[in-house]
Amino acid sequence: MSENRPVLVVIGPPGAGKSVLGRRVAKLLRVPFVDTDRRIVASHGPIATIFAERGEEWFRAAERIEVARALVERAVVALGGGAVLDPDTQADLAACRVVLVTVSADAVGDRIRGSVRPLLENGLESWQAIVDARRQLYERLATRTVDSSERTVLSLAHEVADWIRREDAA
Ligand SMILES: Nc1ncnc2c1ncn2[C@@H]1O[C@H](COP(=O)(O)OP(=O)(O)O)[C@@H](O)[C@H]1O
Ligand SMILES: O=C(O)C1=C[C@@H](OP(=O)(O)O)[C@@H](O)[C@H](O)C1
Ligand SMILES: [Mg+2]
Repeated sequence: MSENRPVLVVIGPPGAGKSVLGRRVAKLLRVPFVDTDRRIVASHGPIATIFAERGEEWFRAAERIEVARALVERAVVALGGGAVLDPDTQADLAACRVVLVTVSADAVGDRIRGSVRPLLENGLESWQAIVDARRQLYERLATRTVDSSERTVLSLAHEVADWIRREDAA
């Protein structure tokens, strides 16, 4: 992996655990961590407000700008679940090491319940529809897949960090 590429990009459905896993892997590898959603919030305010006031299309355009910036940083980068819908992001990810985090509907229920998440207003039903629509895309872009349903963040993070260390030593 070249210097102007991420150490790792984390993709997957909302609530899979991309943000918490990415942060932990970055810590283990002692590299910076970037969460593109956090950068969008820092620049434009809460994501739910952006969706409500400017719409999804505006959000996706702002998201693409932050993703393009992040994908030339030597960091662990966690994307928002829908960032992979952008064709330019799909092309960029072809040159990156990408981990897909999956989660079962059973396990994600508790994680998304009560949180304000655009596109998930109908709870588990809308979550399942999003996952079904994106599954093939996620799988096509992933170098490796981990399932977070019955694993702690720490155990997943060690598995992913060990994989990266092994690859980079080879
Ligand atoms: N492996 C896991 N086990 C249990 N809870 C988890 C796990 N990974 C994430 N969570 C919880 O699920 C919620 C969503 O995690 P987050 O990292 O924000 O997901 P994403 O970025 O994929 O939407 C958080 O409350 C987080 O603490
Ligand atoms: O899947 C999606 O379309 C979205 C996922 C969210 O991020 P997380 O996947 O980190 O929850 C956030 O970017 C936005 O609410 C849209
Ligand atoms: Mg996230």
